[in-house]
Amino acid sequence: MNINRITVFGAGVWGSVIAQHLAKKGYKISLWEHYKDLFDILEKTRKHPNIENFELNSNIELKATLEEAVKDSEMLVFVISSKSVRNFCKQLKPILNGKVLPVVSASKGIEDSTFKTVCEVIEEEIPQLTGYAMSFSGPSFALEVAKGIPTKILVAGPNADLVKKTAKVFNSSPIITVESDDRRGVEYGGAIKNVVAIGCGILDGIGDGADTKAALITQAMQEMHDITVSQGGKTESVYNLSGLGDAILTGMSSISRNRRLGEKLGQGLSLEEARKQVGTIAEGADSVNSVHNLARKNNLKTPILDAVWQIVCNGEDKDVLLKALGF
Ligand SMILES: NC(=O)C1=CN([C@@H]2O[C@H](COP(=O)(O)OP(=O)(O)OC[C@H]3O[C@@H](n4cnc5c(N)ncnc54)[C@H](O)[C@@H]3O)[C@@H](O)[C@H]2O)C=CC1
Ligand SMILES: O=C(CO)COP(=O)(O)O
Repeated sequence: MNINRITVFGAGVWGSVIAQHLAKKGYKISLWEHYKDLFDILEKTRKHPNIENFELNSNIELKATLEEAVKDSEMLVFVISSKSVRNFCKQLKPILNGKVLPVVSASKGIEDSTFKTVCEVIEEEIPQLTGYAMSFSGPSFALEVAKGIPTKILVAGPNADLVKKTAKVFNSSPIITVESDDRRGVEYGGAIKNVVAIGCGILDGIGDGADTKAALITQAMQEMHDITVSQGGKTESVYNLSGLGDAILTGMSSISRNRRLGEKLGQGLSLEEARKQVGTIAEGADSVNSVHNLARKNNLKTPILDAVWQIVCNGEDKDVLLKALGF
C-alpha cells in the first residue's frame, strides 16, 4: 500500500489532531469540515479554536467540498459525530463513484435504530468499501495527543494485511498502534465506555469519589462484556485498549466530555442544560439509548448501564445509580 495523500473528514478536535499527526509523518492531508464557521476560522488563521497552541502543519490542505477532499486520496479517515455518519455517507457515495479505498473510523458510537457500528454503517451505505473499513480506537484524548503525550490505539478490521499496513501509517510518536481482527468488539467497547464515563460523571456530580467510580467501572465492565460478546465481539477486546483502557481514561479524567456531562446531570441539571454547558459533542448521550435497547433485546442484565439510561433519558433521580451499585 503506497500512500501519499489521506483525506480526514472532520476538523473537530480529534480530526484536527489526527490530521496533524499524519501530516507530521509526511503524508499530504486533505482536511474537510462540515461546519462553515470552523472551516473559515481554520482557513483564515490555521489555528484551532478549541485546541491550545495548535497550528495546522503545512502538509494539511483545507478542502471546502467533498469532491476536492477525495481527489487523489488513497485513504479516508472519518472523525465526525457518529450519528451524522449515515447521512454523510449518502453525500459521499456518488462522489466516490465506485472508488475503493481503505477507510478508518475514529468515531465512537452505535446507531440507535439499527445497533450498527460506525464501520458497519459506512459499509452499508457505500457497499464497495465492505471489508475495507477499520476502527481506530483506544484511550486517546485529542488534547493530550496534541501535546505529545504517548498512548496506544487499536486498529481493527477484517483484513489482516490491510490492518497491518494501516497500523503502520498511524504508528509514530506519540501513538503506538496495536493490530486487532475484532472490529465489532473494538467498536462496541469504544461506544459503551462513553456511557460508563457518563455514569462516573454522575457519581462525581453527587459528590462521590474515585473509590465509588472504580467500583462502577469494575461492575460496568461485566455489562460491556456481555453486550459485546452477545454481538459477536471477543472478551479479549473488551479488556483491551478500546474497552477497559478507554473506560478508565474517560471515567477518571476531568478532561472527558462524557464524564463532564454526567457530572452536570449528577448536580441536577437537565440533559439539555448539561449538553449546553459541556458545549461540544458527548457521544455517550446518543449511545445510551442504543446500548440500553440492545441489552433489553438480548435479555441481558445490565443494571449500571440501565441506571445511566434512566437518568439520561428519563430524567430519573441520580440515586438510581447508587441503588444499582448496591449502596
Ligand atoms: N476528542 C477526543 O479526544 C476524541 C474523540 N473521539 C471521537 O471522535 C469523534 C469526533 O469527536 P471530536 O472531534 O472530539 O468532536 P468535535 O465536536 O470537536 O467535532 C465533531 C465533528 O463532527 C462533525 N460533524 C457534526 N455534524 C456533522 C454532520 N451532520 N455531517 C458531517 N460532519 C459532522 C463536525 O463538523 C466536527 O468535525 C467522536 O465520535 C468522538 O467520540 C475519539 C477519540 C478521542
Ligand atoms: O474517547 C475519548 C478518549 O479516548 C474522548 O472522550 P470524551 O468524548 O468523553 O472526551
